[in-house]
Amino acid sequence: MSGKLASEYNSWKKLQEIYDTQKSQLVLKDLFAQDPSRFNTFSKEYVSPDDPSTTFLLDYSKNLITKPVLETLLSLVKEANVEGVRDQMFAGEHINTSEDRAVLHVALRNVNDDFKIQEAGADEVAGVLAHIKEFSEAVRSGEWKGYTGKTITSLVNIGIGGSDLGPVMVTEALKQYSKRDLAAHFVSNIDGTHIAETLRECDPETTLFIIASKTFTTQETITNAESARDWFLATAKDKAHVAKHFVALSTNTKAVTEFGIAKENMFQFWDWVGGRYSLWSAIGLSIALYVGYDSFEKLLQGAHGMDKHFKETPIENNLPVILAVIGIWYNDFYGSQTHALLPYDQYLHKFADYFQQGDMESNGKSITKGGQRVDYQTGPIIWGAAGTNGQHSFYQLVHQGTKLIPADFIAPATTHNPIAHSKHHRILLSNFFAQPEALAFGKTEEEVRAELGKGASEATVKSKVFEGNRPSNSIIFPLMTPSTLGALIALYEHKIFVQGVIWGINSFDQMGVELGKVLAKAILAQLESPEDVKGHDSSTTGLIHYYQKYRKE
Ligand SMILES: O=P(O)(O)OC[C@H]1O[C@@H](O)[C@@H](O)[C@@H](O)[C@@H]1O
Repeated sequence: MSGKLASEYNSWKKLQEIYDTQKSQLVLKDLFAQDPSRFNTFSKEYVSPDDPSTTFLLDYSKNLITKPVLETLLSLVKEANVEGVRDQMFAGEHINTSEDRAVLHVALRNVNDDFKIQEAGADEVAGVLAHIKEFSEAVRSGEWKGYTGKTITSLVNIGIGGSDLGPVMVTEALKQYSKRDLAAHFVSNIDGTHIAETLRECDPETTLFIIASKTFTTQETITNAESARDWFLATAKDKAHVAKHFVALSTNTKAVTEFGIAKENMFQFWDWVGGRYSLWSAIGLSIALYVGYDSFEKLLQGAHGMDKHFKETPIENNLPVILAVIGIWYNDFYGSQTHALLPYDQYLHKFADYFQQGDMESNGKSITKGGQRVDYQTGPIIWGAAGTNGQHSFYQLVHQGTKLIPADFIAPATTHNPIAHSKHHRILLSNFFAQPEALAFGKTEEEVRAELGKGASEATVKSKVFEGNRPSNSIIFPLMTPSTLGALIALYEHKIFVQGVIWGINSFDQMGVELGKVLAKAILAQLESPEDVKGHDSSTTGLIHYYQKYRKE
């Protein structure tokens, strides 16, 4: 950390100057016309250093950049000492300064021991992985039995935030690798509807509950877990049976034991695993159970390859760095407020949801590590949807609205479901190729006029013009596999890291989630009767009073 605001860097000032003076020249149509090798210049193929079959192409040529712009963006990386902080992270230094913690999700997937990490607990990773392997294999093979001797057929992961979103996203993405005889359910919301509807699909004799909570104090998770235990015991009766149906993923041994889960059914992790970076840890147990340990291991290997790439590749060829600085260009100079993640892969339909937490909880900060208020924008709003669905809903705004929305298009070249001789997939991909092209190059007034002929009104002509010059990245990979998914997730994790370092913020705490929790606790104690409702503004008081008119119990 340099202790400076990003806006104080010389390269930041230079970028502002470039933006102010050259913005009108940064027109994709012209840039492509001027340079026939633009695609070669601004695209890179990633090949995992560990496994050549884990590969993808990143095309960033449809961005509003030139070589000098990119060079200046990269000099920002140097000035902010991103490489130094990166190396501190890999070495286990406590870069999460507000909580005085290391940030070591890379240690969870350090499969070949390539990184020498000293932090306490890093030497226990292999043991926990062995525990996950043993347990997941016992459940999947049917060796692990429920209290009446039946095989487990339903998993219910109870967790929220980082203890839910990663497993949800990955189990969806790798569905093709599941045995299909084990159903995976995820309960996160405190709304009783979530657990009630889930339990309707489960049988207490064949259900395994995975209570996933780093702290094991999260109100939603503990309340849901208690209700799940009540539901289970209503049939099983004997508390001794809990051991066959409840396991815990946590750093808090004491709270887990108090809940009644046996120590041998607890899968440990460590305070240096951030919730939103925890799918690689014991939090990934539901993934290993659902897709098998081998696939889980490949996911880790895929991420590890990207870790090595990030750690060892010079910044001009470093893919997370490139994505990060391009994002900063739009976020901080073009004034883009959002960034869309648009996977053309149904298996990735939770990808944007996952990185809403990954990115927004990491970089949604306005105070630097040194305690200063930033005078620039930090983390973007992340959103998106899978496949062509978005085209029939929000793409109108992306193409012709008043906002500049940088987007990442992500797609597999081949599909696990080549039905109708891959006809579906070809149509899907034709859209994946067409959308970035349409966004970048648009449609001119002349083209519209030629198309409509003389009789068309001016308003109709104008409404059919696509201004174009809307930027995007495209990522294409051979097939959605565990290792490719691992690499893609790690790519975005490190992108978020680089941006956080440049903005000077701590990407690894989440103070902003606390205030609402505290207020909710105070209000919970006041819900009984109108006389109890004290200390609020008139709006909050009015809302609670309205609720009290209808509350039943
Ligand atoms: O895993 P636990 O401790 O239940 O936390 C679950 C989630 O809680 C939220 O408040 C956030 O802090 C998230 O980062 C975290 O993933």
